[in-house]
Amino acid sequence: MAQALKCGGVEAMETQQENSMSLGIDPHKIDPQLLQKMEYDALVWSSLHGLLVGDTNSQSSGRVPGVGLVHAPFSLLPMPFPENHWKQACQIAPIFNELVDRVSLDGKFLQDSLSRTKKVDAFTSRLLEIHSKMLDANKKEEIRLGLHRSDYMLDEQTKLLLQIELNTISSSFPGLSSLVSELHRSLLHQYKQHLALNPERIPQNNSVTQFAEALSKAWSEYNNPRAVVMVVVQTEERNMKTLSEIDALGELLPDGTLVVDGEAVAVVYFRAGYAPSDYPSESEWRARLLMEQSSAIKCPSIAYHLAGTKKIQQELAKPNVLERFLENKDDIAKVRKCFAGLWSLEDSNIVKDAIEKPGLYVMKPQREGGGNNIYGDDVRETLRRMEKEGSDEDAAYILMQRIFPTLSPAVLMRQGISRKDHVISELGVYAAYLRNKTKVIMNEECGYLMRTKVSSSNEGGVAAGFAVLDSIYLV
Ligand SMILES: Nc1ncnc2c1ncn2[C@@H]1O[C@H](COP(=O)(O)OP(=O)(O)O)[C@@H](O)[C@H]1O
Ligand SMILES: N[C@H](CCC(=O)N[C@@H](CS)C(=O)NCCC(=O)O)C(=O)O
Ligand SMILES: [Mg+2]
Repeated sequence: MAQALKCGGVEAMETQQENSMSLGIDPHKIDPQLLQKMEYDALVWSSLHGLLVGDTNSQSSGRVPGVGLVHAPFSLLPMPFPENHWKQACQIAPIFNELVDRVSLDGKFLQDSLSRTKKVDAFTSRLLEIHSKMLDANKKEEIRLGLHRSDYMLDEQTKLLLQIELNTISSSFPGLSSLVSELHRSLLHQYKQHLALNPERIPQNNSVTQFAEALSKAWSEYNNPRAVVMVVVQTEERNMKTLSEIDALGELLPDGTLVVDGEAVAVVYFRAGYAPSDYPSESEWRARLLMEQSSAIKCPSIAYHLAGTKKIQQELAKPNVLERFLENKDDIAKVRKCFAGLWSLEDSNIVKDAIEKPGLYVMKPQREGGGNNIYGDDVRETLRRMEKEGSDEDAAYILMQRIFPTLSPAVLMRQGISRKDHVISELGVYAAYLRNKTKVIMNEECGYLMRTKVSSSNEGGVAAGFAVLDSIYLV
């Protein structure tokens, strides 16, 4: 009798399957007629179940609801993923939530860690300015909401699950990721005679429901039934607000209530505001400051936002730093176990090694949203240029060990066209944290996002057009 396994709320049925990194079938070797039928059924399923995104080829996309849509890019079959690594990623999710919360409360750590970056990176400097204004005003965020996604790659050589980054702002795709898991379960059911794969090996993925529940619980904690949840988005969206609209329509009442367009705001959920391009003028910065000064629950607060920067990721990897924020020795060990090599550019030995072997490193600015990293020979060129110029620009970057996951065969669907390729994947685990003063109301893993990209592509990023949405098949 199969025994249900609990993993942070995930039900995975235990079977005697050996622990390999393969589905047991090669998607490239499926009979062409059968493959074509599966692809067709997957596209129909996507259309009927809302696995859709705006079609950049259509003028009306993003302007008129329901017009100019296309299926989200997806992998036809789920990616095999070792169950023990899946459990590890689920179980450290609440620990990372607690870590972000503790780091966010240490204003000095945030300011000191980013002090050199502040001098050379105008965007991070503006964020720090807002943060220091809050410190000067002794502003307390008594109710704190984090909707995070911790991204990992499984290093082929060491078999270590290594964290790529921890997103604390605008963690994308909780909605679509749930749908991809359902699509794959549906396909495995429909084609069980041909594939002989067990749909139950695809973990339940309730990311959108759990994130919605966290937002609703935060709204309840704010305890004003007339107040709204406001979603901050990039331009050309409706029913939500852009930063410039908030500047124009927002005001702060004497008791700290944020009122936008005449409505009190309980929760501000940022799905923008993480990139310099979101702040084309002083208006957007005024809006960010206004929200930060208010009693509205920011998701994220400026401190949570800063706690998710790559520089902080690198500082936390330094010896004895985690011990400043976490007490439990097991928790510290679990977190440290998933840290890849992370260094500042002040580490001259590492810079020298990166110039000699640039392919073993990724160089990262303090940016989010994909497409910003430096790879391969460009790492060498950039480091050499900085050395020659002797500027402080190096403080804007971190160096990270490049992780090499196993290559797998996959069939990728984009714009209705299928493409066979060899791919690598990146598992993101969503997690929600809600705290009111000393009471932790939510601290749980909330499903996952599996992104799969052709192995030749350096960057990931579905929105950036490099990766497709995927799910996992526990092996
Ligand atoms: N250490 C690494 N090893 C291999 N690939 C990496 C590494 N760091 C980042 N990447 C690739 O670059 C992409 C973007 O990097 P990330 O740190 O997630 O920046 P962003 O915040 O812009 O998403 C990742 O999705 C992954 O595909
Ligand atoms: N349009 C904005 C996009 C927001 C965004 O890029 N978020 C980053 C973390 S900051 C992210 O999660 N990137 C992984 C998803 C990908 O692969 O494209 C939104 O959806 O709010
Ligand atoms: Mg990322």
